Amino acid sequence: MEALSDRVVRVAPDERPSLDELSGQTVFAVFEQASGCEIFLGLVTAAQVSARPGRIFADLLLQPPPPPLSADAPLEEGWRRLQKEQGGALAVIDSDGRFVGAVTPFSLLGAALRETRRLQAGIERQSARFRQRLDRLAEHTARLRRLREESKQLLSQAAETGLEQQLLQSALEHLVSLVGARYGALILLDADGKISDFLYTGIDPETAAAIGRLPTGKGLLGDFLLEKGVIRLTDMERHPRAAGFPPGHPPMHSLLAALIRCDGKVQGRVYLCDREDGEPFDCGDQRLVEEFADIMGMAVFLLRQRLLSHQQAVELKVATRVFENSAEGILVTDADKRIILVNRALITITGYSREELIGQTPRIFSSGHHGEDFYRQMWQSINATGQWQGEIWNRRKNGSVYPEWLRITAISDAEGEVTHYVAVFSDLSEYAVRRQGMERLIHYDHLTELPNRLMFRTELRQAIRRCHFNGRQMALLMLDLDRFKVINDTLGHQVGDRLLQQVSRRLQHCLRKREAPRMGDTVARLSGDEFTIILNDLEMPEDAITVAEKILARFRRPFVLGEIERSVTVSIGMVLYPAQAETLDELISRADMAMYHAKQAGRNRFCLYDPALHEGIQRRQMLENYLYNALERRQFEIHYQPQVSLRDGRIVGLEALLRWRHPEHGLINPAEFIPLLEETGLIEPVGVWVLQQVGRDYRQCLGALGETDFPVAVNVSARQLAPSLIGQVAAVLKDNALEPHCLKLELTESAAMDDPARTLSLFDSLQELGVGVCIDDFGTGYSSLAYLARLPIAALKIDRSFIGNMMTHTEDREVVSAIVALAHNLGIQVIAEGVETPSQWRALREMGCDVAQGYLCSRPVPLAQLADIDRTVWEV
Ligand SMILES: Nc1nc2c(ncn2[C@@H]2O[C@H](COP(=O)(O)O[C@H]3[C@@H](O)[C@H](n4cnc5c(=O)[nH]c(N)nc54)O[C@@H]3COP(=O)(O)O)[C@@H](O)[C@H]2O)c(=O)[nH]1
Repeated sequence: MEALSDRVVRVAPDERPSLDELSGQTVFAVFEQASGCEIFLGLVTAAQVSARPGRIFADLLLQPPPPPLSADAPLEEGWRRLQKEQGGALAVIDSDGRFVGAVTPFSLLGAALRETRRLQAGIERQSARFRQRLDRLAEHTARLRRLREESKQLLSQAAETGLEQQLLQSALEHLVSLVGARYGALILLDADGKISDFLYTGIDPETAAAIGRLPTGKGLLGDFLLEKGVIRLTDMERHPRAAGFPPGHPPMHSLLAALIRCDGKVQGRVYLCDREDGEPFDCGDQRLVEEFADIMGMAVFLLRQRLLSHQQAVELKVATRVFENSAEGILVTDADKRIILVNRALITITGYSREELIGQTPRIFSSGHHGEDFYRQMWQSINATGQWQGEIWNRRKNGSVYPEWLRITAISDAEGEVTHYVAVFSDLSEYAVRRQGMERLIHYDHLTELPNRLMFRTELRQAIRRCHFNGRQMALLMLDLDRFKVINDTLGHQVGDRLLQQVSRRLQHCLRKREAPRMGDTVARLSGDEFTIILNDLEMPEDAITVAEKILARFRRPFVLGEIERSVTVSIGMVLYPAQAETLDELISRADMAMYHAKQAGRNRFCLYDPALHEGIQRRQMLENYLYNALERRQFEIHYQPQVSLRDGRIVGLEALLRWRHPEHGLINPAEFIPLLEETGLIEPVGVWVLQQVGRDYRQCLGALGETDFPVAVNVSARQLAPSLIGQVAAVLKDNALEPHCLKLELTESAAMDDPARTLSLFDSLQELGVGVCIDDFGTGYSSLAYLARLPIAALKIDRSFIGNMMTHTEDREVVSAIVALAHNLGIQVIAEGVETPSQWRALREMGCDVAQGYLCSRPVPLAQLADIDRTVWEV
C-alpha cells in the first residue's frame, strides 16, 4: 500500500486524454459505469497515451489486461511483475478484488526508498542503543574493576590492621560513591545476633542513631536484619513494607540491601538508599552490592580472626609473664606426670635448675614425710574431681624439708582425656614460723606468757576427758587479786603489769610441772587480775586445798615492784571434778561462785564450792527479775542521812540514799541491789527518779530539821554521766522552784576518772548551773592532783574504810590527814563518811576536817523520821 502511486487519475473508457494534464508519472485507471456500480477495466500509462495520441482510453487499454497485484504483495514482487509485464503500471487490488490503486516503477522506487530510510533510521536507533549499552557495560566493568581493586586492598588491610571500624567505613563510602547512592549503611551483628556496629555515610548522626537502635521486627527496617536475601525496593513511599521508619528518617525512594555472610553465618547487612540520579537501583547495582557484601563478609572474617589471634597473642604473653613472675612455684607435667615446664619461683624455692627438673616426675621433691596413703588419697581426689589442694612437706635440692601449700589441677582436652597436670604451690616455711607466733598470740597471754582463756578451755576440756579416762579427780581454782584496781589506779598500769607478771611466776612455782606420764597442772590468765588453775590427777581432794593454802602463803611475801614493795592478797574459789560439777561450764561458774564467796567473806582466803553458794546466785537472779518492775510499782524510797559540821555540830547537809522496799522481801540491802541496777542499766531511770524525789522532798526535809538552807547530796552513777544529766538537774530545780545550791551531786572518784574529758565538761556545765559536785569514796581510786585541781569540785568525801581504820592504823590516819590538807590547799571542803565513834569525831576535828557523816550522827532515815534525829549525840 505504501508503494501505491499518488498520480492515479480515474477516467471513463470513452474519455479522450487531455495532453495538458499529462505528465510522465500519470497512470489512468479506467472504470466503466454499469447498473450503478463501477467496473475496473484496466490501466493506461502516460507512455501509452503519448504513443497513440487522439485515442479514447478504451482503445488504449492493454488486451488482455495484466493480472493485478495483491495489496499485501511485497515490493520485490511488484518490481518483478512490472519488469515482466513491461506495462509500466500494475493495478493493485485488495483481498475482495476491489481496486485500491496502482504501482509504477516510480512509486515502487519511492516506497523502496522510504523503506530503506526507515530501516536505516531503525538501524541507527538500534546502533545508538547498542552503543549506549556498550557504554554502560564499560562503565559497570570499570566499577567492578574498581570494586575489585578496592576489595583487594580492603582484604589485605583487614588481614594486617586492627582498624575494623575505619576500614569498613571507608569501604562503605567507596561503595556508595561507586553506585552513586545518596546514603548507605552497614550493620554488623555480634555472636548473639544483636547489632554490634552500625556504620553509615550520607546520614546525619541523629538519624543514624535512630536507625541503629531500631529493634528487629518493626516495619521494614525492623525486619531488615531478619530478611534472608537481597532486598531491592523502588517507589518506597507507597510500598506497604516501608512502614515503621523512625520519626525524622529521611524520605527514601529506593532501597538496595544485601547480606554480609562469613563462615556460613549472617554477619550483618549493607544497604544503600536512593541513587543520586533519581533512578531506581538496577541489576548492575544489585550485583555490585552483592559482590561488595561478599567481600565485606571476608573482610569481617579476616578482621575478627586477626583480632582473635591478637587477643590470643596478648593473653599468651600475659600468661607467660604471670607464669614466670609468679611468687608461687608452678610446674606443668604431661599426662604421664613428667615435668615439662617449671617457673622461676619453683627453681628458687627448690634449688633445682630447669634442666635438672624437665623430664623428671614430681617425686624428685618427695620428703618422705607422707605415707603411701597420703598420696593415694591425693590422686584419688585429682582423678575424681580434677583437683586437690593441701599442705604438703617437700624436700629442696639441699636436703632441707619445708612445708608448702599445694594445688594440683588436671587439664583435660575436649574429649575429657587428661593431657596435663598443673601444680601451683607456695612456700609455707616463713608462714610456719609466723604461724607458731600466731598460735602463741591466739593461745597465750602476751603479758604473762601464760595460757589465755581460749587455751585454758582447751586444757580444761582435756583434763575432764583425762578424768573420764583414768577415773581420777581434778580441781579448778579461780583466783582474783584483792584490790588490784587500787594498785593499778594509784601506781599506774606499768606497775600493775609487773605485779601480774610476778603473780604468774609465783603461781607457776606453786604447781607441779608436766612430766610424762604425769599431766602436770596448768595456770592460765583469764583477764586483768583473774587467774585460773587446773590441778590434774588429784590423789585426794585435800591435795587441792593444800595447793590453795600454798598459794595464799606465797602471797604473804610482798611483791617488789621496782622501787615499791606491795603486799597483795588473793581470793580463791575452788571446785572439784567430778564430785562437784558435771560439765566444763558448770565447773567454771561454780569456781567463780566460790571465788566470789571468798571475796564476800573478807578476801585473802580460799573457798571451796558449796551448794549453799547457789542460793546467793539464785537470790541475785530473783532480785534482778523483781528490780525491773520496782520503779513502776513504787517500791523505791529515799532515806536521808545528815552531814554535820565538825566545827559547830550543826547539820549542814543531807545525803539522799536510795532504798528498795520489796513487799515480800522487805528492805533490800543497797549493796545488793545498787550493783544490780548498775549492771542492768536501770540506774539511769531510777537515778532520774531519785533526783526528782529529792526535789519534791527538799522543803519538807529542811522543815523537819528546822533548818533554812543547806544542800541535799544525790548520788550519781557513772552511767548517768551524760549531757542529759544537766537538763534533768535543771528541770528538778525549776519544777520545785529551788535555788541551784539546794542540790549537790556525789560522784565516786573512779566514775569521775572514767572519762576525764567528759567529766570536766559536765562539771563545767554543772558549775554554770550553780550545782556543786562532791567526789565520793575519795582515796580508793587514783586521782591526778593536777586533774583534780582543774575540776570545779565543792567537796571531797573520804572513803569510810580510812575512817574506820584511822584509830587503829597510823597509815590510814595519815592518809586522812593528807587528804584534808590537800583538799584545803585546793580550797575544797572535806567530808568524812562512816564516822561511828566520838574518838573518830574528835580526831577528824583536830585534823581540820570540815564535815562528818556516819552512824554516830544518825543512820539514814526516812523523811518522816528526820525530825526525830537525836542531835545531842554529836554535840561534843
Ligand atoms: N547511784 C546511786 N548510788 C546510791 C544511791 N543511794 C545509795 N547509793 C550508793 O549505794 C552504796 C550503798 O549505800 P548505802 O547502803 O546507803 O550506804 C550508805 C550509808 O548507809 C553508809 N553509811 C553511812 N554512815 C555509815 C557508817 O557510819 N558506817 C557504815 N558502815 N556505813 C555508813 O554509807 C553509804 C553512803 O555511801 P556514800 O554514797 O559513798 O557516801 C553507796 O555507795 C551509795 O553511794 C543512789 O541513789 N544512786
